[in-house]
Amino acid sequence: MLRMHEYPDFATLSDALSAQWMAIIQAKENSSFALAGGTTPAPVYRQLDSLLSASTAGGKIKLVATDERWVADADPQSNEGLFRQCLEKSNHVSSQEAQRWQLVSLKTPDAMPADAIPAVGKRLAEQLPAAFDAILLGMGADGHVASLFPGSPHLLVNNPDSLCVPATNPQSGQTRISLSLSRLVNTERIWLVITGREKRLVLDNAGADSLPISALLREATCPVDVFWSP
Ligand SMILES: O=C(O)[C@H](O)[C@@H](O)[C@H](O)[C@H](O)COP(=O)(O)O
Repeated sequence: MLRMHEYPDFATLSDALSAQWMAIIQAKENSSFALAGGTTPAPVYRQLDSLLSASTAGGKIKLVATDERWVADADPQSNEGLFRQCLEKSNHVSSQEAQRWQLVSLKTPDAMPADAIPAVGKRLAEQLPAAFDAILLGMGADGHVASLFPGSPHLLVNNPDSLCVPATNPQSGQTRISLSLSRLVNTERIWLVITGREKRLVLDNAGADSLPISALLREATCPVDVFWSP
């Protein structure tokens, strides 16, 4: 079930989504989320950081990237580096055990993500609950979600045994690791955060297409809430 939520601007979108997100965190002892990287969602992460910093409610939060570029943590391209930066205030406590959230990393020292799949798969299975409370996804104008890009149909098969997959950005050749389609749809909620008319058109046509976003909408068994602003 796809529910469209339209906002006049991104600030209003971020207000609505971060409030929904905070309510889930406050209502649960433990919660878990998968977060997209890219340029769109950062203001939502910063707004959640402010809300978390001003509240003691809610227990431990587990976070994982929906996908990660295979770069050093300090690289500006790193999604995990983006999360640490955006969510810094709310996790800035004196002792490790008191930290509000734990980032389950998709990275390893391996030279290539393909070599990391067994270890990261084991880590995801051991450190995350079977289903997320929510995943926050962006979408490329080519219809990719996470690092499931068009042109890789093998990644659009719902294989429950696969938790993470190696991927390559076809435009840049950048190597990546991504949660698999089956891991992404194992969630209570899907929040798709997109802006602009071009991406809206891609989404509106997704049902008749065979894009990664089409596969996600096909395989989703939970509500898909689209947060859109011009
Ligand atoms: O690592 C990433 O880049 C994201 O996980 C990716 O899937 C992103 O959500 C889309 O590419 C949209 O990116 P923008 O929000 O920058 O348009």
